[in-house]
Amino acid sequence: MQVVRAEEMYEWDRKAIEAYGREGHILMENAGRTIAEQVLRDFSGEEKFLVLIGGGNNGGDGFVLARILRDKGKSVTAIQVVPDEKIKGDAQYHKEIYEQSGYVLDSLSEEDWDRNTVVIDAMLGIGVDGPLRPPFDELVEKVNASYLAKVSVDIPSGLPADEGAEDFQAVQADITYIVQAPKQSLYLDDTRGFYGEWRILDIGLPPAASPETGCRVWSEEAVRESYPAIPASAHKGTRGKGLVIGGGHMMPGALIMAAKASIRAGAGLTTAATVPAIVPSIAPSLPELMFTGVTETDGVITDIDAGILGGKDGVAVGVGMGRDPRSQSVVETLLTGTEGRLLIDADGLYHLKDLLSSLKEREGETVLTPHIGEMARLCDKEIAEVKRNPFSLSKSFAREYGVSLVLKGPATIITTPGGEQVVETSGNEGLSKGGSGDVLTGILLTTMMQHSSMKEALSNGCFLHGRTAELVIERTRTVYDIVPTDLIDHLSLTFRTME
Ligand SMILES: NC(=O)C1=CN([C@@H]2O[C@H](COP(=O)(O)OP(=O)(O)OC[C@H]3O[C@@H](n4cnc5c(N)ncnc54)[C@H](O)[C@@H]3O)[C@@H](O)[C@H]2O)[C@@H](O)CC1
Ligand SMILES: [K+]
Repeated sequence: MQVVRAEEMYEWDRKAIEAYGREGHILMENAGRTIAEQVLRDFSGEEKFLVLIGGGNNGGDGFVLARILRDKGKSVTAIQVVPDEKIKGDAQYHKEIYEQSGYVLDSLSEEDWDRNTVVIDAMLGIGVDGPLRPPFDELVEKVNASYLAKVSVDIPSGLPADEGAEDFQAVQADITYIVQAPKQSLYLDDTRGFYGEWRILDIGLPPAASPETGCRVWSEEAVRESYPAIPASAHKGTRGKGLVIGGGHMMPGALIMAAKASIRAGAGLTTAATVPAIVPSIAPSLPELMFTGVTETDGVITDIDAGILGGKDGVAVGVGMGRDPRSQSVVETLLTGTEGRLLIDADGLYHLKDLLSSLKEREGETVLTPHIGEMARLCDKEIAEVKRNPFSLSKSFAREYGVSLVLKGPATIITTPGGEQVVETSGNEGLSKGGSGDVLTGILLTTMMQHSSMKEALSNGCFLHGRTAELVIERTRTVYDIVPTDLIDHLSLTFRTME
């Protein structure tokens, strides 16, 4: 499924009408009807609906919805919140059908907020532009202050569809019925909460008319289709020989988690390059792991011998490495001395900041896995700005430096060097703990060695991580007490669903 910006949604709509012979008022009928049917399924009791209808096509959906709810014998108070002259085109067409059906439009009174149980917000859709003008500013406030269940049509009124919005006032919906395709704002930290629960409803826009947005949502189905099966002829040498570099003497845990996750995710052979002092503490609990030395001073990794990189199918650097400036040379050696797939995470990203120009020259495929704070530092932006514009900032960064980027968060955005994007949304708030990123790094090290497409490797790896968190919480833990090592121990829960 594609993630769309408002402009792309309009293009889909326009093409459906102009090239595929779907009349606009038919699309509106389909949208209103599909949403009405879902409303009837979700609110099947004695609800009393207050429908607020705006002046654009979102309001047009509202006229259809109000008519269908009335046809079904529901109690409906329908309010057109703008003057008659604002209602035009397809919305006017459906307003006339509503009225010809013998249904009336009411005037909003204070009692409506007490008498009804559900408010349906069909005031503003993806056409919202700038700060809310009267009467919408006041109505949005009233909706939010009311005790009614709040249902938004397509998007909570006032909320922009696209990333980048700074100041907005919007309905805080309990449920949003999204028309046809998710909009970018569904995946941003500052806007996703306004949608409440949400459902994406197919209103029948022809798929062939859909715009190529270059951004899609990853799904379980995509995972099943693209996760490579293990051939019967497989042996340890064909399942990926990976190297994890990190774990200075103060942070061995990060290295342990990454290495263990890589092993459990199915790597053929995993080697850790770390300071020798921590090896005795790791080795007994991880017998599958091999070790190789590094150059160190006072427990800080100061360099690696490029010889250890030979024959490796993938290298991950940064977990628990520390930010001592003397470690920067490790990242430098990797950027210039390796040609294979290289993943840079955590403290590796910290050191990378001064080495970005060598990144441009690197010939092998490079993956960076920043969280939002690390991304802000990498691209010299404020955290708030990255949060507002994760899609465009990721795209320009990935293109400029020729890297694959995994911008981690509740909705992880994966961007290819060519600018193609995937949104991966599995997981839960239990993942917001130190160590989750290290586990992800280990999983991604394995998936990137086992998939030929880097995009699929990263999307599937993120899924494996997030879906396991969901399944662990269904079975044993809760979002409070789940810890990153639980994910490693339960990867089989997700692998089983893929069989
Ligand atoms: N494929 C599609 O694009 C489809 C879209 N449909 C619906 O149409 C909606 C988009 O319709 P429109 O383009 O008419 O846009 P809207 O319904 O969002 O309304 C735009 C109207 O709101 C007013 N407005 C914009 N910003 C405002 C502000 N800040 N303060 C006060 N008034 C403001 C404008 O004057 C304009 O009249 C979608 O959200 C969806 O609900 C469906 O009917 C069918 C298919
Ligand atoms: K709306």
